[in-house]
Amino acid sequence: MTLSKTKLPFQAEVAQLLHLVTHSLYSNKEIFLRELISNASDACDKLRFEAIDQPALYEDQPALEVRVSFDPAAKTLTIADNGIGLSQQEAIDNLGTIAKSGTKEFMSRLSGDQKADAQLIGQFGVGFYSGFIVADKITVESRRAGLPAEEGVRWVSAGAGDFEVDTITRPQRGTSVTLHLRDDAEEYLNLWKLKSIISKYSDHISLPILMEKEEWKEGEDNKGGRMVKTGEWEPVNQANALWSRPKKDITDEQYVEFYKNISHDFEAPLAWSHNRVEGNTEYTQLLYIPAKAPMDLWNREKSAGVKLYVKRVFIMDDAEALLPTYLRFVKGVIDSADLPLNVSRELLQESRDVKAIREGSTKRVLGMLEDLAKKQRKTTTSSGDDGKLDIGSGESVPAPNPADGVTDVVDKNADTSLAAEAAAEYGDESGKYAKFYAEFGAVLKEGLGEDFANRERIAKLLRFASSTSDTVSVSFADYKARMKEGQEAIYYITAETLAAARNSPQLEIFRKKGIEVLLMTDRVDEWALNYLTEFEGTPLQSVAKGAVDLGKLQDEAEKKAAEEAAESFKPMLERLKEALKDKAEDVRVTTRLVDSPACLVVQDGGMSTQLARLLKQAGQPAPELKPVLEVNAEHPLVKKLETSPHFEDLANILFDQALLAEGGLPADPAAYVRRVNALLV
Ligand SMILES: Nc1ncnc2c1ncn2[C@@H]1O[C@H](COP(=O)(O)OP(=O)(O)OP(=O)(O)O)[C@@H](O)[C@H]1O
Repeated sequence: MTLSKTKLPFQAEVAQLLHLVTHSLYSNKEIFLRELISNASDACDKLRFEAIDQPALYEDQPALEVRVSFDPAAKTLTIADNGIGLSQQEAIDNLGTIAKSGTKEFMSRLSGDQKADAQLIGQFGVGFYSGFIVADKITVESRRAGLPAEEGVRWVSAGAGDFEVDTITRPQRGTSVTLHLRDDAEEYLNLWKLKSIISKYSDHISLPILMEKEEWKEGEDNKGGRMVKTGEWEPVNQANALWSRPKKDITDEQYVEFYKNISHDFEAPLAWSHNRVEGNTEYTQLLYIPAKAPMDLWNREKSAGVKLYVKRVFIMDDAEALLPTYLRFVKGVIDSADLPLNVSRELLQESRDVKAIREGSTKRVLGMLEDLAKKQRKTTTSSGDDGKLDIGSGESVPAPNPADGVTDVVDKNADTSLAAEAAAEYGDESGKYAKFYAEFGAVLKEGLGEDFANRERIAKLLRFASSTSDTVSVSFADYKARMKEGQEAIYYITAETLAAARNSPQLEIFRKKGIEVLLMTDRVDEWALNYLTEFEGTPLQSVAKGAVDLGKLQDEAEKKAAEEAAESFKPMLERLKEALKDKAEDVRVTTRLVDSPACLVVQDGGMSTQLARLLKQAGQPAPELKPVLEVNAEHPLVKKLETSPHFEDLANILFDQALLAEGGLPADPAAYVRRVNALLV
């Protein structure tokens, strides 16, 4: 295809983003170089991958590299690669639009506050467009590998509303991005400056980044000397994949930089773990726990954060088979020594090696979290924690039981199980684990339903608010340690908000008796807890399900009084059942209420009204549930029923109020209002 010079508009979001990039990222402008080198390196990775099946794509240049050069006279800086290149159509598509999921939401969250926006943009990743932080014009020239020289493309834009594309002849494969620097960005026309930025941000890039050597030339006739280019290119980065280097040779800064590079996050990660695993399945893993949740965390289809390499060759981004979905927040790299280079996504799903990697990596991540939870205590008393987990000093960790093909490095790790116990033992108010939990706790809970093998470990990592603790810091183990004598269950309630949970009528008897109840307000709680019926031998019991059974916590006198009340209330119950037969499955007398006249419960094992409501809101089929109405026979309003001439109205009000108290809405709100008003006048 040949294209005559054409002007095209940017997608609206790009134009908006560009405006922001130039205004908000100014204080951190040098990141443009990291982004452009990272794109160049990705392009080389892509070529290497496509060339596995089509070696001809290498043409006569099998050595992949990135060259950075500058021209002080023209005030330009050029980043050139001999990677996969762009076809004309690809240049139009990729450099004029943003194809990322979550773009709309991202745009809508921008506030106009530069600092906050810079943070958001950092998380979103501006990639190529970051060039406009320092350039008032960018020229991209490219030819895709495999296409003839005449099908090159030139893309030019001043970063305003549009860009121009044109056909060029370009013998060399790959892409060169030339930045026409703004006057205030001339500092980048300096070899030392560029070298220092490259070693800061891009040392770990696995291909050589070359710059032209300069040397000092004395001036003639006593005139001052100057640096001149020699025509010889030399690598300015270490050019070996960071994860393949020995741990002892990698500094924390390098780990953090690598994270920022692969995640496009501005913030340092909370923790990382770097290991080489040997045994039946050999691989290197470098996994990070971010400090901040991305915007699309809730999308379970969102791309995973782990890149797959095979023997240092990049294979794919977002390799979802490498970690379970509930760990989709983890970023990092897994480099397998066993998988074939031409492995496809489908093949990954079935591979035994991948299964072993997935199990090993899952355990490693859980181990990191356990360590964070354990360290939580320590870090509140000591300072200077740098986020790095001490993961043992050995270079490589042998698999404990290679015979079963599953390499379990985590259990080899000296203090992992200790960590788990300590994590369960200590509550945490602040610090890294609390930070992690606030961002990702709800996602972690999905693991209860998704990862049966690790359910116990996940359960130990969970934290909740409770009727006696405002912060989300109570673990099941904390709860158990505080259980009353004679208490046989871990009690919890699910509700839409903390306030609704805390004030729920179902809690009254527990409060009266001083029994702690866990308050669960994440949407996922109800679903996740279906998969956790007990914690270390103690059953979990929803206080809004089934008849209240306080077991040994209820004394004989109370039991007797309750039975008598139920007996004498029987005729009234019959009348209530009749009046509410369309709404309530049953009506019974309860001992769980102290101050409220009535509440709704569901049958044991049934879906809670809260979950049914959530499903309905989400447009999913939910069974038509009829809850059980439980009444407090001691309450004046209930006592009044007996003699009231408005029995029918009162009965309905009782039911609808119980529904309101738990965050629901009467089926016929107008009828409810009418009934209340009739009683008020
Ligand atoms: N040097 C290059 N060679 C080939 N294609 C490139 C190059 N630079 C950019 N591209 C193409 O342009 C697209 C957009 O680049 P951009 O940096 O904006 O986003 P990205 O790299 O996809 O995302 P992110 O930077 O957030 O990882 C890339 O996906 C790639 O297809």
